[in-house]
Amino acid sequence: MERPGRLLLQSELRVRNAAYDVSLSRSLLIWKRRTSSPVYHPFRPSVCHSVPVSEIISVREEEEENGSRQRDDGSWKKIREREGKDCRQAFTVLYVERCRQHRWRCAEVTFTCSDEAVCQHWVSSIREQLASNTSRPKHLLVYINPYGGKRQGKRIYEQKVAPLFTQAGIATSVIVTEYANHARDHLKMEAELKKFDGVVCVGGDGMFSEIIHGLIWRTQIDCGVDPNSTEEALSPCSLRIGIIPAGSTDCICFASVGTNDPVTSALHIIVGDSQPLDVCSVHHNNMFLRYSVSLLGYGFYGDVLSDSERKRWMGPARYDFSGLKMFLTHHYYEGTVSYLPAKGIIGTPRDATRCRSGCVICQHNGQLNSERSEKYEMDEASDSESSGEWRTIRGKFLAINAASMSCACPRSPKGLSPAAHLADGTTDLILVRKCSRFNFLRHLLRHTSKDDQFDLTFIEVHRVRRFRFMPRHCQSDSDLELDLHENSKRQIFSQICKDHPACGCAPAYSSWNCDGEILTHTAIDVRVHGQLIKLFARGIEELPVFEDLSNPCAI
Ligand SMILES: Nc1ncnc2c1ncn2[C@@H]1O[C@H](COP(=O)(O)OP(=O)(O)OP(=O)(O)O)[C@@H](O)[C@H]1O
Ligand SMILES: CCCCCCCCCCCCC/C=C/[C@@H](O)[C@H](CO)NC(=O)CCCCC
Ligand SMILES: [Ca+2]
Repeated sequence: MERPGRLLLQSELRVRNAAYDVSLSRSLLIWKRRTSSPVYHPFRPSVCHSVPVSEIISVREEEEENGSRQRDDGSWKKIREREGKDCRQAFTVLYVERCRQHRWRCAEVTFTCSDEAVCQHWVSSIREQLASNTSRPKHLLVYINPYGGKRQGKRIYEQKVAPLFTQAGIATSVIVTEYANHARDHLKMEAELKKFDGVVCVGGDGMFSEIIHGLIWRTQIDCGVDPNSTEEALSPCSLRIGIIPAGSTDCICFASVGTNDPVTSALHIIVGDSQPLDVCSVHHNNMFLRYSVSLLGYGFYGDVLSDSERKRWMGPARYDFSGLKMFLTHHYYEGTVSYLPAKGIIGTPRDATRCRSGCVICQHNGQLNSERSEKYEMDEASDSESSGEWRTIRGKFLAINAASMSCACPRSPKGLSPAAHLADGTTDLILVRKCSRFNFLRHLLRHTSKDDQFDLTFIEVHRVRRFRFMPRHCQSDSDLELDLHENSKRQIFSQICKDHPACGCAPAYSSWNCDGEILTHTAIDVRVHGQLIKLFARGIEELPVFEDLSNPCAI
C-alpha cells in the first residue's frame, strides 16, 4: 500500500448522504466516514477507503436533477434549480477494485458537496493528476480476431472493453481482421505507429503471436536491423501490447495478468501497466520462421495442434479431443537436441520461485542479457558448437517443449513450467523421453495437480538461452529443405498410418506448435531475446495477505 504524499485537497463531502473526510494527495484518494457523535464508538467500524491515484479510471461530473423542463424541440432538459440551498453538486470517481483470483473490476463512488466551486475544484484536481500520469495510453490501435476461440472477439470488445476505454477518454482505431495474418501485414506495412501509444490484441495466443510478428518485424525495419539475421541483437519495441483474451488457451494473458478476464485486461491497459516479455526467434537454416513467447512444442503438443486445426469448428474443446486422441496414439520421435544452458542466472526450472509482479529474478537475469546490454552473453558463448558451452542430447522423445513462460492457463493453472519467468532472458527446455502411456499420463495429469511434473525419470528440463533441434531422418542437406509439401505428404502418409495402425509404421516427423500455430519446418534454431516487447500488464500480483499497518486509513 502506497503511503499518502503531500496533501493537495481536503474537504468534507457526502457519500450516500453520510459525511466523509475526503483527501487527495499525489498518490492517494482517501475518504473516511465522519464519526458523528464525539464519543468514540469502539464497535462501529470507522469506514475508510483509500485508492491509489494510479488506479483511478476517470472522474465525471454528475448532473443532479431537481426537475426537468421540456425544450421547444420536445426533448427533456434536466434543470438544476440554482436557488435554494439544497442544490447539490456531485462527481463520481471510477476506480479499480480487486476481486478474487486476480480479477479487477471498475467500481465507482459518487461524492456530493454543497458548494459548486468545491466540486469543480475536486474534479479538475483529480483530472490534473490523471493527465500527469504519462504511462497511460491516449490512442490505441486495436485488432479484433472475429475467428478465434468461440468467435466472440467482436462482442467481447464492444460490450466489455470499448465502454471502459471511452470512460477513460482513450481514443481507438479498431480493425476487425478479415483473414489470417491481416494484422501482421497491416503492422508490417501500413500502420502509422507514431500516432499510437499502444496496440491491443483481441484474440488468443495465435493472434498475439501474429501481432508481435508484425510489430517486431516493423521495429527492426524502422531501426535498420535485418529481422532475418540470426546473429544481430534485435531492437526492443517501445509500443506496449495489451491482450483482450478471446481465444481458446489465452495462456499469454493468463500468465501475465493472472486471469483470462477481458475487463481485467482492459483495466490494466487503461492504468498504463508495463511488463517486459522475452521473445524467442525461430529460424530454419538462417531463414526466419516465427516468434514465440509461450510454447514451442514438438511431438505431443505439435500433434495435438495439427490434429486440432481441422476441428476449429469445435472451438476450445478441439484441444481436449485432440489431446486425448494424441495421448492414445502415443507416437515418439527421434532426433537431436542441442542447447546452450543459461549461465550466471539465479533460479532453476525446478525451484519454488514463481514469476510475480516485480519479479526480482526477471530484474536480475533480465538485465544480464537484455537486448540493450552491450556485452551480449551470446557473442561470448559464440554460436559454433565448438565453444564447448553447448550440450547435445540424441534420443527418442514423446515431447520436446520450450516454455518461455509458465504457460499457465485454465487447462493447467500452474502451467507447463511453473517456475519459468516472463522476462528473465531464458526458456525452459523440457524433454519427455519415450515412455509408457501410463507414465506419460502421470506426467500430463501432474499439470493439473500440485505434484512436480518434472519429478519423473523420463523427464529432464534445462533453462537455456538457445537450442536447436534436428529430426533423426534429416541426413543430407537436401532433406533439410523439408518444405510444407514434403512434410504434409509425410503427414498424410503418416495420417493414413495413424488411422490404420495395422501397417505398424510410425511417422518420422511431428510438427512444431509455435504459440498455437504450426511451423513449416522441423529442423529449427531457437534464440531467446530478453525483454524484447512490453505488455500492458504487471505480472501476477501477490494476493494481499492482510492490510499492512502503514494503511493510510489507520492514521
Ligand atoms: N479474420 C480472420 N480469419 C481467419 N483467421 C484469422 C483471422 N484473424 C486472425 N486469424 C488467425 O486465427 C488464428 C487463431 O486465432 P487465435 O489464436 O486468436 O484463436 P485460438 O487459436 O482459438 O486461441 P489460442 O491460440 O489461444 O488457442 C491465428 O493464427 C490468426 O492468425
Ligand atoms: C489427456 C489428459 C491431459 C491432461 C492435462 C493436459 C495438460 C495441458 C497443458 C496445457 C498447456 C498449454 C500450453 C499453451 C500453448 C499455447 O501457446 C497454444 C496456443 O494457444 N495452445 C495449445 O497448443 C493448446 C494445447 C492444449 C493441450 C491439451
Ligand atoms: Ca522466459
